[in-house]
Amino acid sequence: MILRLKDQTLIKINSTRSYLSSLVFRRDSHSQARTKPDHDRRRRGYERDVRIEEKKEHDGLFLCKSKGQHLLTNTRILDSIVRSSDIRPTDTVLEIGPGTGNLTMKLLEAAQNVVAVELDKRMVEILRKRVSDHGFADKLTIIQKDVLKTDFPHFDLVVANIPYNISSPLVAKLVYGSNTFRSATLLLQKEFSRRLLANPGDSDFNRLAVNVKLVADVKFVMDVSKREFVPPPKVDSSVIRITPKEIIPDVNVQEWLAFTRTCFGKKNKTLGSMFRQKKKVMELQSLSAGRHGSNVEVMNQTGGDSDSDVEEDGKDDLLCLDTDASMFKERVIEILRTNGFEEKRPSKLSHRELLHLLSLFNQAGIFFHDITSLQMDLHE
Ligand SMILES: C[S@@+](CC[C@H](N)C(=O)[O-])C[C@H]1O[C@@H](n2cnc3c(N)ncnc32)[C@H](O)[C@@H]1O
Repeated sequence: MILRLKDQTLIKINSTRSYLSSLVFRRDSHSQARTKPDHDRRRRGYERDVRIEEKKEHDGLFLCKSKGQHLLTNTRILDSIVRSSDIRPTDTVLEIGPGTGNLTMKLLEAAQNVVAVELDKRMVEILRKRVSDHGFADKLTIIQKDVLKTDFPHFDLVVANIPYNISSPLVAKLVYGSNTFRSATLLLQKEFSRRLLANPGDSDFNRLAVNVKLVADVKFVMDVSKREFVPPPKVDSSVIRITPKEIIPDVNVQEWLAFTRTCFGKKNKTLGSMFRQKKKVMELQSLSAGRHGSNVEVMNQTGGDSDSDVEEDGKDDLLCLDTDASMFKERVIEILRTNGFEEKRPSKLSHRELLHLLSLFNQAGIFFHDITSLQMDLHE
């Protein structure tokens, strides 16, 4: 099982100029200003200042919660993010969701080029003007599209304060996508970051972490308080750094993702109880039968030995004979039992153990991925 080689990573640092953007905050796209009772003095002062700025500069710009428009305005934190990203002067940086350009301006100073993908036309207009006013227009390419529906051009690094509502599909697109890059430094919801950072045995080790960490290393960079954003979101944030692994296991990605969806489907259940669920058994039986005729080895009735029971013409394959769901279930459980997995919890297993279990199932003709589905999710 192995190998795909990826680029080496290295270092750079750059000092950046401070730029504090003033912005309008509206709770949604209607003209209602934020009115939620709030006794936090600091926050009230913040919002008042923002409203004053609104009249001066950006009248009519509403920040939409549904688009995750929480803008990071603290220059010190923006500088730290850029420093921790290790941008080289020759790099092309991909920024997702540049908004009004607070981070973009700093990236433009540090990198050779920035490619920014932004959905909101109003943001694009503000960004374009700001960048051109500072003489950086020729270094920036703006793609005005939904990032999840965009094919990326070449880039070396990702640095972004992303909309949190697309964190999971976006991380999937980056780590399982076709672009090769050195690292992605992302500002994410704190809870989501913690789940990405979890390791086998940790209470919050989960499907998201197991899938991402199959192909990438994840490192904590820093926490960022919700107070640093305009408007402040309800949750705190963290910056993490995702570095694609140079060597990754040679496993069918869709099969792996479907397998982990089954294993991590219910928190804290043992594999034995996960695979005893009637619905799961029926589903697996049907998926595995769908592979009948493909070049798979099948197991004998007592399980495990993939070499022994395939007749030479392939017709007596047990996937065909074993139409009874309870017999199929016994075969699945037998694999778990004879290999010591039945009483184990998936959240305690290493990648090596999970990959081994998947290969035991596949060798036995038991498959998880619906080959008619194009879905690629990491943690639902
Ligand atoms: C959290 S804000 C970050 C803004 C800016 N980078 C900052 O730090 O101040 C997220 C930005 O992503 C944009 N956005 C939301 N959904 C998007 C999508 N699907 N594709 C591209 N951009 C999106 C929003 O319009 C918003 O400008």
